Amino acid sequence: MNKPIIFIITKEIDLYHTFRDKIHEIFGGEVQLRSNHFPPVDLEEVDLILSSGAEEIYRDIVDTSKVKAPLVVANRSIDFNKLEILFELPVGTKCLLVSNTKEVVYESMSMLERLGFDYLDFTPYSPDMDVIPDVCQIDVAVTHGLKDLVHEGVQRVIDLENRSLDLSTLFEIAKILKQPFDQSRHMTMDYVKNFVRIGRELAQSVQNELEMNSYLESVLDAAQEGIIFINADGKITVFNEEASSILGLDGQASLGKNYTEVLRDFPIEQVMAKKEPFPRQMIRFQGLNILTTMKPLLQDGTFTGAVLTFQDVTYVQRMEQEIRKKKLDTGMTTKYTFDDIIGHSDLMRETRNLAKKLARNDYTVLIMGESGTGKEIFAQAIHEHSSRRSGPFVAVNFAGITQSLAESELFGYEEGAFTGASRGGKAGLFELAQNGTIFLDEIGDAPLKIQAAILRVLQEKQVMRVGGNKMIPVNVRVIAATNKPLYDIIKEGTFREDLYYRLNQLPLEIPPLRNRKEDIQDLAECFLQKNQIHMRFTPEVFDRLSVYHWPGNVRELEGLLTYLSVTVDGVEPSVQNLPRHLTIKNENTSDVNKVMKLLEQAGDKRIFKEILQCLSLYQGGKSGIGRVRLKAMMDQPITEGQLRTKLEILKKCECVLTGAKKQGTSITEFGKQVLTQL
Ligand SMILES: Nc1ncnc2c1ncn2[C@@H]1O[C@H](COP(=O)(O)OP(=O)(O)OP(=O)(O)O)[C@@H](O)[C@H]1O
Repeated sequence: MNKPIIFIITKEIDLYHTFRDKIHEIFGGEVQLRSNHFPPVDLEEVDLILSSGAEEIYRDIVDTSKVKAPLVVANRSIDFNKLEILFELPVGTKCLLVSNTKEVVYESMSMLERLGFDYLDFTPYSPDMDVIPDVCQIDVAVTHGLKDLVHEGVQRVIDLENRSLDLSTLFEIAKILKQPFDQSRHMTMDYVKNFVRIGRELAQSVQNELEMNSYLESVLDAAQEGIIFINADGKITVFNEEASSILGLDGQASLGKNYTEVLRDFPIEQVMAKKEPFPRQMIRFQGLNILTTMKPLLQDGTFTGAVLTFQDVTYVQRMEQEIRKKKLDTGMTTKYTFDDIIGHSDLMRETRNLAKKLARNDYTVLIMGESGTGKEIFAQAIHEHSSRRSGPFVAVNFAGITQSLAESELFGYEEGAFTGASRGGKAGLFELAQNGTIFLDEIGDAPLKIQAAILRVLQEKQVMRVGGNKMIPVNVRVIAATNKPLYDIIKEGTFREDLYYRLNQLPLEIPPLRNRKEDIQDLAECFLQKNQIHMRFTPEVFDRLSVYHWPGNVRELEGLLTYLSVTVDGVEPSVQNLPRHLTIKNENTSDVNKVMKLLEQAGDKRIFKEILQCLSLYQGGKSGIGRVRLKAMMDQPITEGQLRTKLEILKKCECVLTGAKKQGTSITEFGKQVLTQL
């Protein structure tokens, strides 16, 4: 018996292939196939016509008068594997459904809607329709194997591929051709299998979502901040444990309630109405100080609610204390802020203001000033005033440090780098100062090799431990200090010029105490108070202190106060209680102005001037000049006795030196300074 012939009519050849494959799968080699895509076809011999569309389609393609065979219009199934892509589209996605005829596209649309995709917004399109859709309004085009018909402007295309023949059509073909339909059981199984798989996947994804939700819940509950989420309708949907504990409210009971019922004191309205963030601010909630931030949440530009995060400020303060304590434990902390830097003189005010400006950025600061002027406390205050304040402040002093010690201290070392190196190696000070500030004190004393290494760190922002082979990135601000004029030591060849320029990005000069004598009283009072020393100074004592030249600056002043607190009985030290160098030796000498005043009080200034002039003229000689000779050199009349007295005064003021025996009198450097003012 001849095998029955099926004539398959489709518009596209691809669809013919889809049908052909299905028929072969079901009927194997028991049927023969013909196609309108492979003419000629002898219609007389055809046993069944299978058309992909309604009669009109097939009438266009074949001469119906010659057709005797029965016609089956294919019902088309859908491939569930392909449908999964549609599950990913969000609700309301605008889909252009594209097919080759109006009938097919409407039929596809109705099938997709029946399958449950009615939450997608479908616009049907086929070339035989009059209306051309506006592709700007379309998110995605969906088609069954007809990608070529999709408009160019559509960004995304989902091809569900050609729909194959459904079970009822295959069954009808089997019936007409009297073919056994053994595969039907397998096919139904396949359909059911697909449903089972999709169902299982859905269950799994629900399970995943549940797991994810519970995971997120634990994360939110572990957070150290109160977190509340309010949806677009104003309902509270998240209320973490910390929020409950800070606000003293039952979080679970608050869920689902409107925020106006629960969180009256929070200015949430602003975020909900204006959909604008509410910057970090302190608010009062039932007697608590709450630091809060509120932000609107937008998903694909749609407002979905607001999230509130907040902290009880007492907690924040506690944290800050903890950090401070930790820093204290490691010794990497600061004691001083700008408020602790005493002195209301103009010079000090200017210096403090400048230092505050320098603190605000990350450039290297070079602090210059005599010993004891307060360079280190300025460095600490700059750190405390900078954005690095919660990071460490690590100080290293180069005075008298050897090269190898400086190297291992600054950069650390790896285990076994040298004899005596600790097991496991050791981090260097640059590493320890990570995210903070390193203070390189007395940088002028740093050995040359260390200077080169510091320059490298400043440029490359990474260090290598001694004996190590990998670079460690460091984020550290450098503040260096020196009491030596670096430029002089550059000339001597003991300081690198390139390092000087690298350090000197922001120079800061701390004035010596002798140039800001107004600060002495402030400093003295502050020091006495800090050390609970009950002592007050008479104007005479202050007078003495203000003419002294303070080579040791504030440190020397502190030392003096300690000395007086130990040696003086009673609370009011007199001038006699001051150490000798403050009274006798330097009496009124170091301050030119003071000496000028003194000379004025001691008689005619012009005589002092002429004496000093004569002495300076005679300066060329090896020894001093005798009184007789000096008197002879002078134009102004003066007795020997008067000259002796004047010389005594000048000597007390350290303007002249007189030899013990017969060396005569000579002018001092200070005397020359005084002479310029006379
Ligand atoms: N303006 C100030 N207010 C309060 N205390 C000060 C002030 N200036 C200096 N001191 C005190 O003087 C002492 C010396 O200060 P500091 O160590 O900062 O000086 P320094 O310039 O770094 O000295 P050196 O160059 O010797 O290292 C410290 O005890 C500091 O507290």
